[in-house]
Amino acid sequence: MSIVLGANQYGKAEVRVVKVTRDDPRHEIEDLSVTSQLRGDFAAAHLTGDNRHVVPTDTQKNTVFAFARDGIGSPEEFLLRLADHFTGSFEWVTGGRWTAESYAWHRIHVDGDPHDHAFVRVGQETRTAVVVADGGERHVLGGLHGLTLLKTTGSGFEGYPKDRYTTLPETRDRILATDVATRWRYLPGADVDYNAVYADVKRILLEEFTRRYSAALQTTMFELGTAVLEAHDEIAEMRFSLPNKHHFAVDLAPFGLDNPNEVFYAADRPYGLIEAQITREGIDPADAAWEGATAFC
Ligand SMILES: O=c1[nH]c(=O)c2[nH]c(=O)[nH]c2[nH]1
Repeated sequence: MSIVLGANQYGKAEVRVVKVTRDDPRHEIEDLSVTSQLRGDFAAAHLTGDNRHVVPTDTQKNTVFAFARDGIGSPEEFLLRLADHFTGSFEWVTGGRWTAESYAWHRIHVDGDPHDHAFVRVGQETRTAVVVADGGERHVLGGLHGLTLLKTTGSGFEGYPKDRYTTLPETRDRILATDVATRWRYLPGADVDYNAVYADVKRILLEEFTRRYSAALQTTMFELGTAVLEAHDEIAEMRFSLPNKHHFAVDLAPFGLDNPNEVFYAADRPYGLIEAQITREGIDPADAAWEGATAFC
């Protein structure tokens, strides 16, 4: 029996880079956590300890900081620059996977005016980006996680099969809450203003969540994906991973009180986990773009 090396990649994870643009007194800040992973011919290092192909992870980290000196622009463009650099500089590096989380800062307002150089971290959601290089191909994913949404009514769950283990009561009036985690894949070659698309996708997710009665989180998830794909031709597909953050009405009868859906126990676990790919008919599934993404997205 012989033992062989399978797929491999390596690099530096979670390089925290903060870029301040200070061309004038009104500073700009960009705050990213970047992971760089190279793919290619690294067999000798794994098999014999020959490091001649191993671009150090330390060098990959330094490259992130050096490239930040020219500005970041959008996480997607920054990762594309890194992909082109590593695949263009070392002929045995045939591809890789570069990912970023980006953290938003808003200017602090003082007496109603935005401050030039003082910021407050915006805790709402974390933006994500992925670039996968596979030979000459470039796959770009945008995304976000931790966008917590809740509506206090306009949601129910009925009509499901019942067996001897079913205790869940049917309802047409429940709290619907989730932490949206989603990624979307840009059509290859599309000319994209990544920052503008990100802002618009987030707007659509928020607005669409409110629009209709939700018969199930599955229905709402499909509506979110449909709305984004209908508005953005440059997006090929969306993937979602949505926890159903259950809020259970507490029985207050032992205390002589009614509870007309006003007092809830917010359970943190277990939670329903609702996931799907929402795609355009007939498009190339581009599996390479998603390889290495945890779970659904
Ligand atoms: O929106 C829901 N989808 C489900 O699949 C499900 N299952 C469950 O117990 N409650 C819910 N709610």
